[in-house]
Amino acid sequence: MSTALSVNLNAVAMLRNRRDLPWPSVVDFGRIALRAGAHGLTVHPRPDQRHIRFSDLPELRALIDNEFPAAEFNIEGYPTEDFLALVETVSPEQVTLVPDDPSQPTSDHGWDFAGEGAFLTPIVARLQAGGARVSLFADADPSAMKAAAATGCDRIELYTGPYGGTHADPEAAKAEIERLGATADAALAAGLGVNAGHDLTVANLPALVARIPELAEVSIGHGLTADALEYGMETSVRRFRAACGQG
Ligand SMILES: CC(=O)[C@@H](O)[C@H](O)COP(=O)(O)O
Ligand SMILES: NCC(=O)COP(=O)(O)O
Repeated sequence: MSTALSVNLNAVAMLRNRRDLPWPSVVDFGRIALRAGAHGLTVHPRPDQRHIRFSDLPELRALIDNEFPAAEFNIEGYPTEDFLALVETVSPEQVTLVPDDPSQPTSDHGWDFAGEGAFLTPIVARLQAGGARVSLFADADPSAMKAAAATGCDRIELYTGPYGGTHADPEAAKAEIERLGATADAALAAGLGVNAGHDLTVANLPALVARIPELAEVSIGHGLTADALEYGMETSVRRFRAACGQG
């Protein structure tokens, strides 16, 4: 089984929002990602719309429906009533629920399944009744996976931020991989599928996928967008030099 890649467009949207201009366009970058073979697109709209705007969602839905009908739309966020209503207007194939406070700069922890299971269970059922697969953001903690499964969710998404943070420390990276791997083992044993995301890169993905061969999907935004800038910069400088009239 190979791991599907869902490209998170939050970083593209954040760049767009620096100006009152329509570029870079999240729809155009979504199209490039899907044309290049990405399995799906991920967005994580936050209440302040600092990157993905609510108006982006129907446009991305239309992109998938009209041009890439086999692709999946994954919407992530904290399940307020506003978020759930927004999600229900665009019928994503997957919803990933994340326990984010609106003031958080980015996601930095998973659900407390023992404490918040009763809150999550009816929300999971409501989203599934609408046709979505539901994934819950989870810390690396094998002992929490039975409680995660008790919510009725389909998958967990392993929070890989602490693993991403070990990029300069191979021993710490090994320890994080083992914690993530043990959590994936427990999730699979509890009947759940396993996704992963946060601070994944070309450099740190291979070891994760090797430890968790059943990993169904990774969603990647920040590292992939940084990579795209690095590997696209040379071509862009040449294009702009040509526009300046240089030979
Ligand atoms: C749940 C998760 O790890 C990602 O959705 C991440 O939170 C992206 O959000 P930002 O782009 O706002 O950092
Ligand atoms: N679910 C994680 C995600 O969508 C992207 O996280 P990141 O690659 O931007 O850190």
